Amino acid sequence: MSWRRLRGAIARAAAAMQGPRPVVLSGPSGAGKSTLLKKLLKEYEDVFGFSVSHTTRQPRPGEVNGKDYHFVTREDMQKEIDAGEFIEHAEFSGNMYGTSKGAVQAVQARNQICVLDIDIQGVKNIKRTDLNPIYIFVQPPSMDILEKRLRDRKTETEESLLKRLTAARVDLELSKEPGLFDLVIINDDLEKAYSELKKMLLEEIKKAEESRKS
Ligand SMILES: Nc1nc2c(ncn2[C@@H]2O[C@H](COP(=O)(O)OP(=O)(O)O)[C@@H](O)[C@H]2O)c(=O)[nH]1
Ligand SMILES: Nc1ncnc2c1ncn2[C@@H]1O[C@H](COP(=O)(O)OP(=O)(O)O)[C@@H](O)[C@H]1O
Repeated sequence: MSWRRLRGAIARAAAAMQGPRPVVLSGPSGAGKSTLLKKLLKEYEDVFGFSVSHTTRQPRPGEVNGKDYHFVTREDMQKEIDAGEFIEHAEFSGNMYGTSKGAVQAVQARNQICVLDIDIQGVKNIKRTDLNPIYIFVQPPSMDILEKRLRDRKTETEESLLKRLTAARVDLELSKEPGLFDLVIINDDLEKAYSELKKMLLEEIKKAEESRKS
């Protein structure tokens, strides 16, 4: 065996021994992150676990406290941040969002692969930690389609919708930074986007299923 092939084999063996990596989904509001995540969590409910973030925004109809988010006041969230309880936090569209250490630990305690849905500031902050996730950017096919999907979702006021579209333009530019994301999925046809996501996560799914058997 050549040195190159041997090195490759060693790297693959080392990666396999390390166990599955967490997964970060990022992308503009309305790109389809939650839709893709829900499909993944439904198909692989034992394999993946969602990192439940904290937010100061109001719950939407149907959202459940402790499941979709931990809905908190700015004051309470700031206290927990000051106490060092958060891995990362960011201000998005006039509200605070953040991943607590407890959110990630809760998923890891269930022996599941932790999936985080965070904005691009969160991505940059997670890069400074030792979480070592796979970074995936979900991109809408165009700004016009993004706007239509956000309007049709009927969750936003005109003001918050405009803020999200402005943030989306910035995020689409920032996402072009080389090496920031391991994969960019263009969410045009949902089934195609979902199969790209699954293909990227196949190795991690296999590792998780193997470790469950043993
Ligand atoms: N940095 C960071 N961003 C988050 C977190 N949780 C959610 N977000 C991001 O906050 C943004 C707004 O989320 P949300 O209000 O649920 O709106 P939606 O993405 O349009 O459904 C999205 O880009 C999320 O990815 C978090 O814990 N940390
Ligand atoms: N591929 C798609 N084609 C058409 N509509 C979609 C597609 N993906 C998501 N949507 C719809 O677009 C809206 C925004 O998706 P959502 O998952 O809430 O985005 P995000 O979590 O990124 O903010 C939702 O109403 C969702 O049903």
